[in-house]
Amino acid sequence: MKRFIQQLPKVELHLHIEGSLEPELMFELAKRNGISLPYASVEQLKQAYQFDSLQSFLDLYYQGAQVLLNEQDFFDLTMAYFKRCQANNVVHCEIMFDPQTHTARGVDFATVINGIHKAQQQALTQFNISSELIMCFLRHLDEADAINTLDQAQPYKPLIKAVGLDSSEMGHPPQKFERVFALAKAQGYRLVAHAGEEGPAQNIWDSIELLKVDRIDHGVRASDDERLMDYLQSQQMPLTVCPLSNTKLKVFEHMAQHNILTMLQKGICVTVNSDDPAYFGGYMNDNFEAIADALAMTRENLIQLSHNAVDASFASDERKHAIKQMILEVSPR
Ligand SMILES: Nc1ncnc2[nH]cnc12
Ligand SMILES: [Zn+2]
Repeated sequence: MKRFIQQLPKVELHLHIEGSLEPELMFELAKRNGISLPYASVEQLKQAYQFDSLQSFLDLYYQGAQVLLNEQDFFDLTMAYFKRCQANNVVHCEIMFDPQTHTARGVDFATVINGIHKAQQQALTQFNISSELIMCFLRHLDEADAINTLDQAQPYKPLIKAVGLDSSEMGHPPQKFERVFALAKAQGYRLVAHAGEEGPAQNIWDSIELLKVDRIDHGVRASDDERLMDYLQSQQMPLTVCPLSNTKLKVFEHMAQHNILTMLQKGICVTVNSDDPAYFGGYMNDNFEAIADALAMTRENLIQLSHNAVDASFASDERKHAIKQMILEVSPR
């Protein structure tokens, strides 16, 4: 199965670029930028990666992102992720970034997006990996801050496909961002939001009905609400599920308890993603392997997951068609 997973062409739709910052690169960038980290070594840092909730992870994630200062840093970070994509046979990805994490520290919006964009261009020519960018608003900050971020993005609109909503779900429901999502939609952005990761199924309903999202990020708590499960299936509303993230953050205690296969078998458009691979112990192939093993998935299940990700992606119809062909080549049906 490991070999089959490696060969299967994959599409990643839920990846925070700041969450792909490996400890080794974090130390290298800290040194380059004269920033001191509160850890003596890479090993000590890795030992700190033990989480009991989303918030316990987010605290370290925002701390780690502080080593990113210059355009070259964002380029190097993004290029390192694309190299992982190539090694994992990920042929298309949709990368989330959190501008507020950087602009709040005095790093220009332009520095962030230019570094990421240059890496996207290089990945396309060098590796034939296509990609889109999703700008996320931090939900623990207020609406005005999100609207200000949307304004700052205006000159870079052609480089950004969608806006999203991430950070602490508890206490920061979708309603808080109804107006900024309406503004973004009017400007032509596609919309996604984290919902039903730690928070209740109602957050999924509210993201769909109030924010009018095209996809739900995570969404695993949907299984608490049968009517919602039926709705997701009938509308083919995609869920970007992140298995290793869910077990690391104790959304599920063990992978054998994960509900992705149950949702797949119900005909819901679930997809597999790595979320923050540097923190959660694996990239795309690791996530596929973890669920394939724990849930005894078939090759057909895995192929369906890859097809779902193509369908749910914001790639052009032409690109979607090309990727579907690649999947058929390794898995004739
Ligand atoms: N899994 C996650 N949930 C919410 N916000 C995040 N930011 C980065 N990873 C996240
Ligand atoms: Zn996420």
